[in-house]
Amino acid sequence: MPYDTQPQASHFINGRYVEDPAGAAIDVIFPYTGETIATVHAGTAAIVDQALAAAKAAQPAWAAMAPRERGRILTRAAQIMRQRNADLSLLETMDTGKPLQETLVADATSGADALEFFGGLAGGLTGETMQLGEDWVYTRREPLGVCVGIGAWNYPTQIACWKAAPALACGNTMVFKPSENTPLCALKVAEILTEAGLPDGVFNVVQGMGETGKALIGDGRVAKVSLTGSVPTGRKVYAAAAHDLKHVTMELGGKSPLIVFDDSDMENAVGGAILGNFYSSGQVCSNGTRVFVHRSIKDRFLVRLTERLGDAVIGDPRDAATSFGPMVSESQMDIVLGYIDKGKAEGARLVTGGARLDRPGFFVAPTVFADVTDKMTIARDEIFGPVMAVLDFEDEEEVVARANDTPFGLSAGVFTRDIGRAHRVIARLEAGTCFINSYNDAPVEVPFGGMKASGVGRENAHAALEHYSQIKSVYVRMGDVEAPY
Ligand SMILES: NC(=O)C1=CN([C@@H]2O[C@H](COP(=O)(O)OP(=O)(O)OC[C@H]3O[C@@H](n4cnc5c(N)ncnc54)[C@H](O)[C@@H]3O)[C@@H](O)[C@H]2O)C=CC1
Repeated sequence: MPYDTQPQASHFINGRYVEDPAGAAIDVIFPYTGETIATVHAGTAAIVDQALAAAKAAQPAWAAMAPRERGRILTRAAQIMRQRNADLSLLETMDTGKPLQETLVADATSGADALEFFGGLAGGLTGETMQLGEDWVYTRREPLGVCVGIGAWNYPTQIACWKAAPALACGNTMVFKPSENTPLCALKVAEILTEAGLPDGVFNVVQGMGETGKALIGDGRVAKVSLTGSVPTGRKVYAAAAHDLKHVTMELGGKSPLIVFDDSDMENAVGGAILGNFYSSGQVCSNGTRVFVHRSIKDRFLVRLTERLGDAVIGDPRDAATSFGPMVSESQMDIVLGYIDKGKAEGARLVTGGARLDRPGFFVAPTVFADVTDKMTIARDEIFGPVMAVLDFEDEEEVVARANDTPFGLSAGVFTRDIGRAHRVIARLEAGTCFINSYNDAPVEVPFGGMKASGVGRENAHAALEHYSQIKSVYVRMGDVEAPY
């Protein structure tokens, strides 16, 4: 039985659905038809207070629970999430417009992976001991307290779980605010965690826009903020968190380079460029949207790319055959179309696409520009849509310098059959999440995050535990204290 698109209520606080109709109404639009499929209300000051109070009250007992027991609850939630993957994926598709083909494998499944992974690690959270002569020191890995998670709209379930799983494993509690564009699936994550035995108040969901996010992060009860969003929002959130010296994780935007050398396997390189530009209609932070192709193979690359893009099945994202869906919203579509116009105006050569598709819904055709130069707007700004910029290069030294010439540093990819060159080039690229002969793989075992303006901290892997816990060191003197007086 698929889920209703209209949730029982807007927020999930202290183990139950909560409504406050005084909050501004937020319509949830199905991007394929433009229809309103649900309406939720933004969290009012009272809702924000209720959620933070619940998270604060629940935290000591949650932290005191045996870590293995905390982990067992997360693992149970992962199992429920997998059992309901079909329904969760359909809801995610309705919320985001992403094809079911994608949501079935990359959203609730990735969320379940994170819950399972950190559920498994919880029991192994340990400190260190050090012997210093007769004296010794031990360290305790302690939770931070109440964490606030703030999400973007491209991977709502995944983002909620990537933040909640390590936070909860470490003994923190969380208030999560989904993107106002995609508010539905985080509520399901909360429902499932509760069903799995999570104590009330440990994971709460509050809807709202930037203002609600601001109210959450400005509150003195909050110890840490983890944001997935754009760089401009990241600057504001980081600055607000700095006031009380709160911990932060910032997963922000990018304009990542994907370098295709002349000895690459052409089919794999084209496949990588497709995955790194058109998956989720290009709404992926780590996308390799500056595709540097060696001049000697550029024409062949563009021919093959265009042929393969012709095989994209564009249509109803609920249809299992569809491989390319609409943008999340009309406004995001308009932003992307604006960038396409800039590309044309600044003299890039349009190879394919370049317009809105003549059909209902927020569809932008898969678009490729060639002969793009480093200074063009489409080579500098994050577009967050299905727009690939192909740039030519001649040699390794030049392409490394140009690839690094950006304030962003989220991802980078290299295609080459020369394994020595692959490692050498990757070592010189200023990016946190890199790929050799592949693109955009994001298993939970691997640290994910950016360098430079693309972020602070890492999600997933053991690395995430460092960002949701703090170390207390305890010096133990075995002999007498020798004071000078
Ligand atoms: N590095 C990563 O892991 C990822 C990064 N992104 C980035 O996210 C962006 C697209 O997502 P959007 O939702 O448009 O980003 P956005 O930056 O507009 O919003 C992100 C979230 O922040 C909230 N927010 C906005 N202003 C705020 C404020 N002053 N205080 C607190 N919260 C505030 C929004 O309501 C939303 O929930 C892209 O730039 C993309 O690259 C997206 C996915 C993954």
